[in-house]
Amino acid sequence: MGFHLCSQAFHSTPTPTHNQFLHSISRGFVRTRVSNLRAMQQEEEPKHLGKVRVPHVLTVAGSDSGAGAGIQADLKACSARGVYCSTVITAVTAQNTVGVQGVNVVAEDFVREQLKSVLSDMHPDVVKTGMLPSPGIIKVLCQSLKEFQVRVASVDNTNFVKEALVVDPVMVSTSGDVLAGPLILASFREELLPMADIVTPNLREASALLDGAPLQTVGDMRSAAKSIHDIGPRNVLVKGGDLPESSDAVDVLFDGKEFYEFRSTRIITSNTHGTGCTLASSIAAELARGSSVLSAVKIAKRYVGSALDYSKDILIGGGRQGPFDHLMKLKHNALPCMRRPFDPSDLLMYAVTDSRMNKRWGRSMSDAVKAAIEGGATIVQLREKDTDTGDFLEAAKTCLEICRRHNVPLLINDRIDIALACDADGVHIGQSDMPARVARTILGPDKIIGISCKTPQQAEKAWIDGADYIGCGGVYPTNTKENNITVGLDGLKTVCLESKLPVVAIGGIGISNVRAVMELGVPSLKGVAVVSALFDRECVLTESRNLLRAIMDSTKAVK
Ligand SMILES: Nc1ncnc2c1ncn2[C@@H]1O[C@H](COP(=O)(O)OP(=O)(O)O)[C@@H](O)[C@H]1O
Ligand SMILES: Cc1ncc(COP(=O)(O)O)c(N)n1
Repeated sequence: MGFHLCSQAFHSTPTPTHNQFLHSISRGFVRTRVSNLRAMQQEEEPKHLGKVRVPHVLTVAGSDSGAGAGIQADLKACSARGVYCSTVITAVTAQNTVGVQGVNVVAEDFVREQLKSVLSDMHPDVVKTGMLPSPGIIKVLCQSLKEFQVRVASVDNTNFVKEALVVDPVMVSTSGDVLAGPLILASFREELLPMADIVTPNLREASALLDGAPLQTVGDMRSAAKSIHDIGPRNVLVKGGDLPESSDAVDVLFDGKEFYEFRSTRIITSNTHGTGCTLASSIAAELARGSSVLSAVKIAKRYVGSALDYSKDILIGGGRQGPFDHLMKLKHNALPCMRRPFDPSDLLMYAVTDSRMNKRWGRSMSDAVKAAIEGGATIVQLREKDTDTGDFLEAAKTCLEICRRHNVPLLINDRIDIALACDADGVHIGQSDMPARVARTILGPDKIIGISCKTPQQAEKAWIDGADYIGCGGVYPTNTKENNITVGLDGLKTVCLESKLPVVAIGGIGISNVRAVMELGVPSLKGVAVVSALFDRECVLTESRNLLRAIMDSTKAVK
């Protein structure tokens, strides 16, 4: 109630100067003339000094309680694209992955009030519309856009790009439930579409706008785009997500002169609820960042395609249309809940590959890894110093499948690119490789990072930089690493006593000396890493079984 009373106190429509100023410092709108920019900087209000304006989309749409579509999809898509999103809610739907159970339309006056709150204060760069459930709400929207001069500035007379209006003419949900009935069609045609910079109907909506014309082919989509363009929007994007028998997901854009076909591989998934809302809001986000319509559509389509791809296997809800993951990052970061976290006891028997040794014994990297794991290796590191990148990646993918089957983490030595490309569990890096702090930034919070350390100082730094474990050595001399200074058992013990991170000992360790290492009995020492003792032998399986037994015996002896 208090909110209603306050609404009278809002300031009046902003002056063009204020609007222009805001646009001038918007990172998205770099098309401003430099001379204009300077003139306006002189008029700058002190409170805006040093502030960066964030590109901003206002979405006017319905709430989806299942959060796959509607306002929730718009918020997630804009956030994923780095754009601020304000929200005016036109309807509250009770909705899930099965369908729409109820729709509660927000009173027109309250839609007007929400619009006033946002438009009088926040000056969005782009307005995007979704579910507009009644002709009355469309009228309120069009009136508010005019009242707050959302579309008054023009490129020609001020050199500012005008605010864009993106209209997603939502009518029926993916589940087939009606969200806005045919009564709104006249308002769309007569009021909203003529104001739109781009309208994004799916096949059914395009057909409804054209009095039921059937749309079966890309050719039909082109004709529909042209006919809808005649209604008044500057650009029409007919979406072909539902095009029958098409192995590609094809969308057709018509800008009044040219047709553009956007094709992407159709992702086989049932998690497509909200694709239309997401496409429109990410087009809006790109426009707010300063893209042209053509590149906004291109980027938005790419974004929807990748998000669908990353989400094809997620399971949310029991219905036929699941939501997808807007905030998909890297595949592995998107699903951290699917991986068990790193456990220091994984370091117990740590197998490190060496391509030269495996070649010598005539076996592939993956065969060697499989045998090591079957014999008891608890973690694997691929250390391939002289393998071509393409071959390394392919071998790493195969090894990863084996490791996943056995629930054994797979790390890549040094090559963060390979670790990311194959979605390995992490990396092991040396003191002269990529700094651990940078590696952590690239790999995100969930990946395992191990660092080679010889001194307590290096161990301390590894801890500060965000590593998960350290590898300490060489404990004994070895020919797998040239010019490697050995630290001996004493050096190992010193580092272990100081290290805040779990330690794995490395360097010349095998069946003959593993007991001496493990019997140091320092709590942070969790295991031994072995190269030649496993891989420079005829039978990796036997060696790894024997070594595990020796490690277990020595840990028992320590207890
Ligand atoms: N299975 C899919 N694989 C890849 N892209 C898809 C898939 N389904 C839809 N799209 C794309 O998602 C966007 C939304 O299209 P569509 O699903 O037809 O909209 P709506 O959700 O409004 O029905 C379009 O760019 C379309 O090409
Ligand atoms: C509130 C709201 N707005 C839009 C859609 C359309 O999305 P979809 O076509 O993916 O069901 C929806 N289902 N709910």
